[in-house]
Amino acid sequence: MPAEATAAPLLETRSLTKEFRGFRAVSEVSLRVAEGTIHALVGPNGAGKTTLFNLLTGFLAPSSGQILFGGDDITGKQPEQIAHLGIARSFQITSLFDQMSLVDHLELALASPTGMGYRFWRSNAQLRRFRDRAMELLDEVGLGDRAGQAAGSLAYGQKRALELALALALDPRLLLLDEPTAGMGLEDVDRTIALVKKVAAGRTVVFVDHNMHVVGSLADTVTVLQSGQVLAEGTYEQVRNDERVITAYLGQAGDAHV
Ligand SMILES: Nc1ncnc2c1ncn2[C@@H]1O[C@H](COP(=O)(O)OP(=O)(O)OP(=O)(O)O)[C@@H](O)[C@H]1O
Repeated sequence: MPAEATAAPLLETRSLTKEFRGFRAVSEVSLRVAEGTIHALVGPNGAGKTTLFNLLTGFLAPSSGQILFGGDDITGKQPEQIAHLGIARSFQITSLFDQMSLVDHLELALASPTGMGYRFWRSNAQLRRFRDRAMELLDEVGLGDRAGQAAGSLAYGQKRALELALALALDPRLLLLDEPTAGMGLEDVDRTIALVKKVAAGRTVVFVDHNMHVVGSLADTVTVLQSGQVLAEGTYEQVRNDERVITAYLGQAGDAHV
C-alpha cells in the first residue's frame, strides 16, 4: 500500500445519508477507501449497498453528507461528471448489444469522452485509432481471442468480463463493481476473482458481493452495512469474527458461508 494511502483516502464519505420519503436507506455512512486497495461492501439484502453505489456515482443525490474523491468534494455532481473525474462502475445488469462485436463495444466506449454511453459517433477512420487500446483491454480481461465475435454469443461469465473491460475503457482511478460474481458457477467465480485481482493492480476497487469466498479472497478492507448503517469494518478476518456481524448479518443470511 502506498504510504500516502493512510494519510488521504482516494474516496471518502462523511455522514452520507439517503432518505426515501423519510426512510433511511443509507444512514450517516462514513467510509474511507485508501488508494490502491480493494474494499468490499457487504450486508444483508436491503442493507443499503446499491443505494450507496448510486450515491457514489451520482445516480442519486444524497439527502445529507458529503462525498470526497481525491480530496475534492463531488457531492451532488452528475453521473457524467463523476465518470469523467475517474469513477467507473461495472453493472450487474447487462447493457451489451447482442449483435455488436466485442471490439466494436470497446471502440465505441473509448470514443466517448466519459467512456460511458455511445453518444459520440465517429467515422470508421477515427474509431480505428481506438482499436489498439480496445484489443489491449480485451486481452486484459481474457477476451482477446474473441474480439470479432458478437457479444450475444458470449457465455454469462464472459459477458461480465466484457462489462468489466468497458468500465476499464474509462481508465478509472476508482472502479466500482456491482456484484461481480452474481449468478456465476464456481468455475466462473474463481476466474472472476483472478480477473479482479489482475485489473485491481494499480487501481482502487470498491465492490459489493454476497459471496464471502469472493470477499475473503479479494478485499483488503470490508465494510459491513446493516439497515443503512456501518455495523463493522476491518479485514475479512476481523469482521468474520466480529460478534455483531455474526449475530446481525452472517447468522441471518443463508447464502453467507464463513
Ligand atoms: N428508490 C427507492 N425508494 C424507496 N425505497 C428504496 C429505494 N431504493 C432502495 N430503497 C430501500 O432502501 C433499502 C436499501 O436498499 P438497497 O437496494 O440499497 O439495499 P442492498 O443492500 O443493495 O440490497 P440487495 O443486497 O438486496 O441488493 C431497502 O429497504 C430498499 O427497499
